[in-house]
Amino acid sequence: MSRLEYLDLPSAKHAQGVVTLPGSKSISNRVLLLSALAQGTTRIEGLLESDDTAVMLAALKQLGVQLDQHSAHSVSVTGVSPFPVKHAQLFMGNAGTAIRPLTAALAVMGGHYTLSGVPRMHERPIGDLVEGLREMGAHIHYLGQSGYPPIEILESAHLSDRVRVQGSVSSQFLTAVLMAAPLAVARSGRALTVEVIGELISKPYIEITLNLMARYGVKVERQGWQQFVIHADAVYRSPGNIFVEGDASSASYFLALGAIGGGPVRVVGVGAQSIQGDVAFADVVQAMGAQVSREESAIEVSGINVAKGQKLKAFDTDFNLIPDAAMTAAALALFADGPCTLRNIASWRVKETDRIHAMETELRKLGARAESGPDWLRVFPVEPGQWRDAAIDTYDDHRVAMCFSLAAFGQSRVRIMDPGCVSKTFPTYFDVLSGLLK
Ligand SMILES: O=C(O)C1=C[C@@H](OP(=O)(O)O)[C@@H](O)[C@H](O)C1
Ligand SMILES: C=C(OP(=O)(O)O)C(=O)O
Repeated sequence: MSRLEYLDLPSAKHAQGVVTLPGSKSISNRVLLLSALAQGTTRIEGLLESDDTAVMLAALKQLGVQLDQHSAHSVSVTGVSPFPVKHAQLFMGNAGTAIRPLTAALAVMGGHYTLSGVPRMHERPIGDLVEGLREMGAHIHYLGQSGYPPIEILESAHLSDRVRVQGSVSSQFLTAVLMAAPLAVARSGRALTVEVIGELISKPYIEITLNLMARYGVKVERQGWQQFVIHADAVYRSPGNIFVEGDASSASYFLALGAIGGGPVRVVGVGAQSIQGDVAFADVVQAMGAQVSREESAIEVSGINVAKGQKLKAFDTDFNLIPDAAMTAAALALFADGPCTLRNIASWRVKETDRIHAMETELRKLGARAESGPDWLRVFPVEPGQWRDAAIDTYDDHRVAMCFSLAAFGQSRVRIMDPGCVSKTFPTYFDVLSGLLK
């Protein structure tokens, strides 16, 4: 199906309404894999329907896992471990949450598999994970460039009871090893100790992993962020039913719209009880001057109205804990009362695109000044009268497309190129957006 070439943003004066969020990508792909590995059948409700979950579902099906889809957002998964299909070529699109955990699970289970993705996936690092798994005894080869997919997994003989994982490039490598750990102990009969080397980034995603593993019966013993022990009797057991909460990263665009467009904007599906680190984006808009009210599973934001010449407070913030929602903060900087600095975001360079470069380039098109370094970005707000009409390139990055929708509140005409790239995590984003803007 061909994608829309571009979408012209309306000139917005007010943002108001209620949004029911799609399911969390991070939770959806984790519970799909955990359910596939667990004893028993799990009924998953609230599942995200998107490119990233589609590749995980397709891979599990190909691996012989029984999936009964009740609707787009509801599926029953009957676990089987090890997977019955021992040879497969798996296509992982550009989903980090699919390729990394599946690589670890398949390498530990044994079999002969290849995992590949879209061209950008072949530029996204996987070396630290492969290194750790090899040290553990897994056999993995690079089919292209060393350190990157595509990769080939071969049968392994013995697995060790210790593994070290580098945590400074992506937390998904540690997530992958932790999720595969019960399969390793099932094979070796011994507890597995996972040691983190380097400074672990994106820590809240590890909390999601540990929280969900516990829901499937595996409690991990930990020493801070340094060491994790998975006991010899660890086994995944289906929790029966599991509900996927709304996506907190997807919520960030609407919370931001409430902050610049008057509001109130209410997101339903995440709140004070969320297990996702990105709910902390509510604190970011609050610090910038918005009023935030938090309920168990809803957040409401009312703010200034930039269409009336009001401004948000500028920030200088370390965003290492919320790298995805941080992109929304970079877009909010357009409307601040001074330069805004985002620090400790080196991981942006190895995501869907080089996000530091992409944000800097595209924010400039609107009339903003921007500067960057290896792990930081500074954005100067656009002065009144300085807004420029622009066609925003989105680099096949859903978050670039979604966060530039905030420019509907600027003083120029804005075109979003390839808006369909939002299908990675939020296929209906622009329809939902249009329901909020007045
Ligand atoms: O584990 C996860 O679900 C994710 C971890 C983060 O990646 P990094 O750990 O690479 O920062 C995040 O950016 C990604 O969208 C989802
Ligand atoms: C970095 C992201 O995705 P992935 O899970 O592919 O790493 C993202 O969704 O912003």
